[in-house]
Amino acid sequence: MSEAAIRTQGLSKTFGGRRTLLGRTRHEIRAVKDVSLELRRGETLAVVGESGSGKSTLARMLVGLEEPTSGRIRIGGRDAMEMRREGPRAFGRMIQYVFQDPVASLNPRKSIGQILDAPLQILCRYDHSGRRERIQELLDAVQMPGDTLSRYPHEFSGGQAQRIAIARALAAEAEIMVLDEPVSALDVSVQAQVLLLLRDLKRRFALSYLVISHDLAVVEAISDRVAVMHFGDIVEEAPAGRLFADPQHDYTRKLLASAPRIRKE
Ligand SMILES: Nc1ncnc2c1ncn2[C@@H]1O[C@H](COP(=O)(O)OP(=O)(O)OP(=O)(O)O)[C@@H](O)[C@H]1O
Repeated sequence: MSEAAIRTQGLSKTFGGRRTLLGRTRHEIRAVKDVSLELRRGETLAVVGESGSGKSTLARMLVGLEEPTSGRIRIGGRDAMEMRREGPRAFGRMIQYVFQDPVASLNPRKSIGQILDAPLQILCRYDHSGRRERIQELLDAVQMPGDTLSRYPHEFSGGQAQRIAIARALAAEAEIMVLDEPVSALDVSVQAQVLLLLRDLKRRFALSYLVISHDLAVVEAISDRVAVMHFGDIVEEAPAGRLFADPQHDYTRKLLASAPRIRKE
């Protein structure tokens, strides 16, 4: 398909600004302002910016967890709202979300086998034994041992839990993943392993990633292109190499000057 994986046009989100029941007007926050961006097929686009710049709100709108105030989202060439109206199955097969806090994103009362089985049941493609087999393949893909399926989320470290959350996202067979600070809750040594895994999975399954991060070292390690967000605006967008070597916007320069670096493989 030649269509972009994701394309937004004039996407905005404003919080507050309306009268409460007591007649007070809440302060208006324009979290995302008129953002038009494109995630190309097969690429990793990072959206980077400081805390409060609107990154998560943008990501949450892309995956349908937040309603845009205005603007449009197209996913794989189709209108996202329209797809969501068709139900979670069609939408979940196009785009998946990986949360920042891996342990909190997994239901503590369900075994890993049950957690991974849910998206497979939604797919309606496998019978019971087919799903068991697929769960083993998914665990294998994220380099987790087979006995993981009978265990519970609290039994795993943050890095292992994030691998399981990534396996759950893979289970839906979507080609697009939105990853919101996928390694920021992890130790630095574990961060590198999860980033390598994400890179490997992207190649193996021809995925497209939109990665939200405040961490430029992470962004430099995995992204093909970078969009810099500042107070809800995308102030600069460039291939990663160019952005790090020759930042154009004052805010980007400021961000780069304040960040430690790790090098791309
Ligand atoms: N549900 C909400 N209600 C009101 N304001 C919100 C809501 N969600 C986000 N905001 C505000 O929108 C702005 C952007 O927040 P957002 O979480 O998108 O930024 P961010 O760049 O992801 O920051 P962080 O990395 O700290 O999550 C902030 O001022 C935030 O307080």
